[in-house]
Amino acid sequence: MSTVPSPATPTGAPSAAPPLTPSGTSSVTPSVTSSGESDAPRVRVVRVGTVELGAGRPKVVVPLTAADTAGLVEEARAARGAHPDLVEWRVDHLRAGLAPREVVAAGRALVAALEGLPLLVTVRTAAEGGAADPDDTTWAAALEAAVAEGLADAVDVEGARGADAVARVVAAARHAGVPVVASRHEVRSTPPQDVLTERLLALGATGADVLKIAVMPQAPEDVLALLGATRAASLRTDRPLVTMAMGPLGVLTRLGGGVFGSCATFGRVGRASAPGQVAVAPLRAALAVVHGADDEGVVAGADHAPGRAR
Ligand SMILES: O=C1C[C@@](O)(C(=O)O)C[C@@H](O)[C@@H]1O
Repeated sequence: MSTVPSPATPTGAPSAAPPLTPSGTSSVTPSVTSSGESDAPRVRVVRVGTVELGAGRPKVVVPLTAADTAGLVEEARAARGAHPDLVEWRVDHLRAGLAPREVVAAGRALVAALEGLPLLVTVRTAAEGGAADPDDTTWAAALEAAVAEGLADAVDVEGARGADAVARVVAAARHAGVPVVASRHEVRSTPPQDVLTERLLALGATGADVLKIAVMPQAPEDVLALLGATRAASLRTDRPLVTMAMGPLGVLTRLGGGVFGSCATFGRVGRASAPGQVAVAPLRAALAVVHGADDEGVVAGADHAPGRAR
């Protein structure tokens, strides 16, 4: 792989990132002004399995929400057929519960069925829109088990969990060399842009490699706040960001969030894991319109679209 791309490097170009450091991160210049000058910190690219977050066009993540092992294996097969970049396992949907033994048993079968597709492991709690309501110890133990067992290529850590539980999972991930995605979900509303920007950046205090925030917009202005916060945060951190507004109003953030600095977008194969997720095929088509097709290396309007190169 080459070293730091020039500001003119198109978002759609594959393999635009420099070599990764042993910790799995590297830097690319994420953003250019219309005059061609960089105006943002260099993004620390994060490797999740074979995928680089923070380099090239936004990556497509397909969530799996089956309640048992057979269903997960079935969903994994369907997901593979849609060729996403990553798969997310929403462990909170597991009917057998979050005991490490159950998580590891289902996770092993899932990983085998994924045949190398990188896996983000998430236990989304009820307070953040998830299907389970574990205490912090149970939540952390489930994630620790998945990481220690080598099932996760990345792990989602909710920044709002207790500090001890968060630290436990982050330490386990560090020990295993697995990147951490710190997340926060505003499931009922959307805070003002400045508040959102600070909340997104505050997730960095967990030590996470990637910072993620989702909001529930009630008006078009909320969608603008989410996109504005994404851009503002991208100018202040070197961490790759993942942001989205949920529900019908937020769909355009899933299609065009990359322009503002979001490095991944969740698309569904079958069941959605959150409101507003678009099916993978039209999502890919939209990303190709916004960022250029994977193999084209062309970015529409690259010369007047700051943030496009993230
Ligand atoms: O954090 C997220 C984002 C998400 O909530 C969405 O809105 O697409 C979907 C969840 O599965 C994932 O964990």
